[in-house]
Amino acid sequence: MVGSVRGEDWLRQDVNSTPGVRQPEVNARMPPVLALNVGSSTVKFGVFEAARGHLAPVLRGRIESNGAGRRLVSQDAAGGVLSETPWVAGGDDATSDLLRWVEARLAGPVAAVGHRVVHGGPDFSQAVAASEPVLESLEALAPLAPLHQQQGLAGVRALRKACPDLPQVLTFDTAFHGGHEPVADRLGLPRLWEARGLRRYGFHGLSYESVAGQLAMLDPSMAEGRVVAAHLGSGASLCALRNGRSIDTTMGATPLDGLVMGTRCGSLDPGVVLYLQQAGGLDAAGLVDLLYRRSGLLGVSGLSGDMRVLLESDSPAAREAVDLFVYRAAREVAALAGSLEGLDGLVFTAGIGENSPRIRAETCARLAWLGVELDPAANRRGSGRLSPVGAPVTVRMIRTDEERVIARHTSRLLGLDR
Ligand SMILES: Nc1ncnc2c1ncn2[C@@H]1O[C@H](COP(=O)(O)OP(=O)(O)O)[C@@H](O)[C@H]1O
Ligand SMILES: CC(=O)OP(=O)(O)O
Ligand SMILES: [Mg+2]
Repeated sequence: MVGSVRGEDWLRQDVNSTPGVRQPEVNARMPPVLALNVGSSTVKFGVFEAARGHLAPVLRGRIESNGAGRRLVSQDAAGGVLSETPWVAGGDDATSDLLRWVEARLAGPVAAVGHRVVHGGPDFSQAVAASEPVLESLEALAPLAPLHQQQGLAGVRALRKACPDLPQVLTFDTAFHGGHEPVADRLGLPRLWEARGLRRYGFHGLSYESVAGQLAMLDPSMAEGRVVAAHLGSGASLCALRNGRSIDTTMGATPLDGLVMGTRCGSLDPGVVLYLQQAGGLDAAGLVDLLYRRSGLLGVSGLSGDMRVLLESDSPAAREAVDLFVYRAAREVAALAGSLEGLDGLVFTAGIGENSPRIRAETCARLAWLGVELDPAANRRGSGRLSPVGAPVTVRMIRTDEERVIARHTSRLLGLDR
């Protein structure tokens, strides 16, 4: 389904499978599905058993970098930490190593692997089984997502080589935004470029699908209204939801657009790019490096792209980077309230949105004129409704679960959930 999610759909999965996709044999107790979420700063995974329309998590984890190198942290279904181990796998085989690690933990095989693919381009608006033509067409989109596309697809290729019989499904960050009116996605360029697929797509769609589904369960009347969801992580974006559907978003043709991010600049006057090229002497590779890897919080603070480090620092440049992040987030919430023609709700999610009461408070303070208000104690607790009863805009924090959405699309496409 493109662009919308309903509460009951979130808990119950359709048992319909897709014609033409190889259906693994369905046993009484099916081996679980592994969902892989390759992000710009972490690899997250979730293992889910699918049965009779429900998904039950059995294992979760993430590979992340800290000062001492990379480590794999695994968690049980309830979120309790099971293990923390140094992670030294690298290169193309990293995904095969992770699969072997997961299967050793489970003491058994997985039935299928579902992947997050950041860019689906004009051709992929729903989950699809991995195949050579599909991979080739997605690899051609790599210049539109240089921190993500190739990295995610390399894992699919590595597993196809190591385990040729393992079903693999690709799910797309762009798909949830596929129902926009054309005017929301059109760029002000000659139409030739639109015909070549250059338009706004939007990203973090698996996360917004998770948030919209959870919101429909938690607060159906809020979910039916005009809501801005703020995915504030290493990559950051906002999504305007009306009745659970995406109608606009801050990321565009690439995940460089919109908010200021960990290492990405966000929206930039295109004349600046021309200047960097003409007067700064930067070529395409230099621009990618500057705008995707050395800008944003890292570039402005000169210290780090990690919000936790900046919030703990007393450097004035760190404070200025945080101020810029908040200023731009609040400004863009107001812009999306314009797309929605009003604002009934605001939801914070992802690493910063879920864990930083200070960023939530500073962002909401700039939106008081729109009726956004926080209950300070509820904001500190970070659960349930964060706004006072009766406030014009309901504010919530919802933990995103992209891995569950990936597993849901994967098990549905393969008919594993019957
Ligand atoms: N307690 C916290 N306070 C502020 N920022 C936090 C906190 N915990 C995590 N973060 C930030 O969340 C970001 C990572 O978010 P995440 O959604 O996991 O990103 P990604 O999926 O892109 O790897 C980092 O910038 C990190 O500093
Ligand atoms: C699309 C995107 O920016 O993803 P992430 O936040 O995981 O880097
Ligand atoms: Mg992420």
